[in-house]
Amino acid sequence: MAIKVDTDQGRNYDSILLDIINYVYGYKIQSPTAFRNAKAALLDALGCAFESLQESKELCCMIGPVWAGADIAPDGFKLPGTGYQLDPLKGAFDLGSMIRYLDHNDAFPGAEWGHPSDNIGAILVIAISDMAPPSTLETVLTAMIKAYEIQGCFQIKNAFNKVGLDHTILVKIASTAVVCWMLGLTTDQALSALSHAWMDGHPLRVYRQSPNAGPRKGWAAGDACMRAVHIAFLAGAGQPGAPTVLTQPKWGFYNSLFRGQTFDLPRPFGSWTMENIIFKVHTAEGHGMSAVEAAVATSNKMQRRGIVIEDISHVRIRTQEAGMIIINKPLETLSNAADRDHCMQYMVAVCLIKGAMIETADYQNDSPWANDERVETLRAKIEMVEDPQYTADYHDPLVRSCANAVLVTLKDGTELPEAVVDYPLGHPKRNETVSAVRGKARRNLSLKLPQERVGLIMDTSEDSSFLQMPVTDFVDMFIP
Ligand SMILES: C[C@H](C(=O)O)[C@@](O)(CC(=O)O)C(=O)O
Repeated sequence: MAIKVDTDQGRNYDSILLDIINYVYGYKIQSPTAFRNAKAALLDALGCAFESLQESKELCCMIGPVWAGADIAPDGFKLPGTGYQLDPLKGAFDLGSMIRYLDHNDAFPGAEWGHPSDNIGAILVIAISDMAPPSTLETVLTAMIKAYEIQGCFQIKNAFNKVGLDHTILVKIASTAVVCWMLGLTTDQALSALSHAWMDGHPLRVYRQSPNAGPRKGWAAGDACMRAVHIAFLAGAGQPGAPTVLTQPKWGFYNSLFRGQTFDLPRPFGSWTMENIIFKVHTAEGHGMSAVEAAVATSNKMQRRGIVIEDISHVRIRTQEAGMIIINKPLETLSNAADRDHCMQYMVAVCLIKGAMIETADYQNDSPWANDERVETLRAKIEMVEDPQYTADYHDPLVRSCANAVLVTLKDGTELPEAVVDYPLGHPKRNETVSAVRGKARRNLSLKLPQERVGLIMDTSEDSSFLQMPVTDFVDMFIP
């Protein structure tokens, strides 16, 4: 790939910014697997958005125009699942938040964790805005594959969590780059926009961790999408950038926010992330997905043997390091849905008692499980331990498992057979994944659309002409 920046000034940018823009503007995606997954990811994300509208009153209070009377922005973004027509910034915030709100959209592991489909909030809004040339779904899927790739490649080795920053920083970076390309900005303008994205402050991860876990973790992605779109517009309007935004020795990102470390990007950008994306078929934090499967298997075994929950004295979960950092909360008070969906003990306790998979509604404040004494009692008996082999396998590029093992010990000392799941449903190594994700999308879209329309959407997505379809026609199908 040759560097295609327009001016000498452009060539002076930090090399990582040049690599990103060079990739976004110059690389042709040719992987059929990436396109197949991108299609599934788009339907999955829009399904997640509908599910959030249906399940979360909290979210619905944030959606729509910023002030009453601005419900219909002429030619504005038609927000899927609603009757709103919004300006692009609020449209990006709302769609990004809807996709992400219930923690049910696709995820990607690494030294940093994140949800690449968060980027769709920015991509779809720009694809149908009249500021960009008319787009087909090929443009949307290409932008998605590239945004996923930028985010995923950064996640492999760069732990923003270790410096307290939230991983939605990568949504802002990736979305800014692809939105500039979609808008037809010059590469100089795109470099400027990208440098603004890096110097943009960046939210703290504090809202994902106890005791502050809360709904902001659901709208942080929307916020990143909105910032990306805004920054791209500003650069398009002529704002100059900061070429050494990362490396300037005193004031640059590395020194100011990354403890002096530089980024490590072990792979060239291609389409690897989309090819290996992990979908969330069930609603569970990514590092607990295999644990809920193991818990349901254990519970079913207990039922067959006539063992009841009160017989349990102890549960041990072997997990990976990321699981220990993100979702180990044995005793803390869980005060909201976001807090519960980031608690391994809650997820596993509900599955063990229920004998079935935990669902989105089970995390909400008004769920019976949220106030069930049995859940609290069992939660206190669940211990998590890191298995170093699970951690190593999680990071090993050839293994990439996301394993958990659940071991129940009864009060009489009996140990039940340990249930081990290495790859949760939704992982690329599970053959059922893509069809399970399409099934999930069909169910979620049915929450807001009539069956015939859902059928039409699913059939259209299988059609050989799908990539040539105008995005406006596609988005119109999602308006109730
Ligand atoms: C990627 C994670 C998930 O599966 O939900 C994560 O839990 C990671 C994190 O807390 O940083 C998330 O909420 O984004």
